[in-house]
Amino acid sequence: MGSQTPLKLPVIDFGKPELKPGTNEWDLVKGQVHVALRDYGCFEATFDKIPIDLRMSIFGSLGELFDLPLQTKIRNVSNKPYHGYVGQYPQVPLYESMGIDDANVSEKVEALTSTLWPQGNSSFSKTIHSFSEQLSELDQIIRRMVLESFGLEKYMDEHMESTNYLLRVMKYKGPETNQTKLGLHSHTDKNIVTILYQNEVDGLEVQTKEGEWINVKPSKHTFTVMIGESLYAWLNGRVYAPYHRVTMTGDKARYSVGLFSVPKGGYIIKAPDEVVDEEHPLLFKPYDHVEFLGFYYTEAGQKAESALKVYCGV
Ligand SMILES: O=C(O)CCC(=O)C(=O)O
Ligand SMILES: [Fe+2]
Repeated sequence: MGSQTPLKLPVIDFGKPELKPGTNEWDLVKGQVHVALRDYGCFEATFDKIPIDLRMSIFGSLGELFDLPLQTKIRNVSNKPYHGYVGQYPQVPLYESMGIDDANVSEKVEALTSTLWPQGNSSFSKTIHSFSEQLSELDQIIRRMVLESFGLEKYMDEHMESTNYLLRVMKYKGPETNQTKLGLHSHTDKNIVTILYQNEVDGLEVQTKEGEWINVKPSKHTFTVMIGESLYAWLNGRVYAPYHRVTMTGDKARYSVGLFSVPKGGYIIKAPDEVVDEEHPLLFKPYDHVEFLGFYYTEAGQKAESALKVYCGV
């Protein structure tokens, strides 16, 4: 007791130069992704396609954004819950976030930028857009590997085209105490795949199937990849969507960015026949993600242990 090595997430290297479908490298990494997502629903990824100066300038952009007056930040409204400005919640007083829908599309980022800075801020929009666009490549590599590893190649185009990208940027104020304070309550993500990147202040914790919490300690070279419930449902439970939370101590602010691949409204999530059999009976009836989110943010949805089970569980 006490001498146990702390739990760690698997680390997978996506930086190999020849990481192309059909190569040995690809198949090797694909196998690692499959095991990590089945066992943890989460892993750390090294992906150096995004230049280090772009990765570092993202935090400058986040600082500028969250330093804007509150009246300016709340101009970013969205008709989808959690897609606009979120903050000033008494339950999570350290937390603020801003959603940028279709962050890989430059016109969308520019439109949001001019809402926040009517005089313009091209370094902000360029940084956010290039970061999102380049990181979406990692999302696509991972999803391609996941589909291949379950023998679902014939659904590839449909699957890839069924999502869009939300970039959510986050700031957690330092609580200015040595006690641990909640930054973000424990939850599972509801989307397909989440890719997180953070500054040097740790705080993310991911729960294992056995109920233990792993302290995630990424470096500036690694991204944290996590499965959301949409992929869990589509693959009929063959991958794990882990609970995770953020805790904070000390006085330094934590900045993080999440790129979320999200099923588009109108697309029906239905587990393919290939992943349903006697051993794996169907878990969820076919459903529309955006309609499900409507339920998730009601009182009943928030109270449920698994809102998705209540909404469309078989
Ligand atoms: O800030 C983080 O690292 C995690 C944020 C998160 O879990 C979320 O936005 O869903
Ligand atoms: Fe999350």
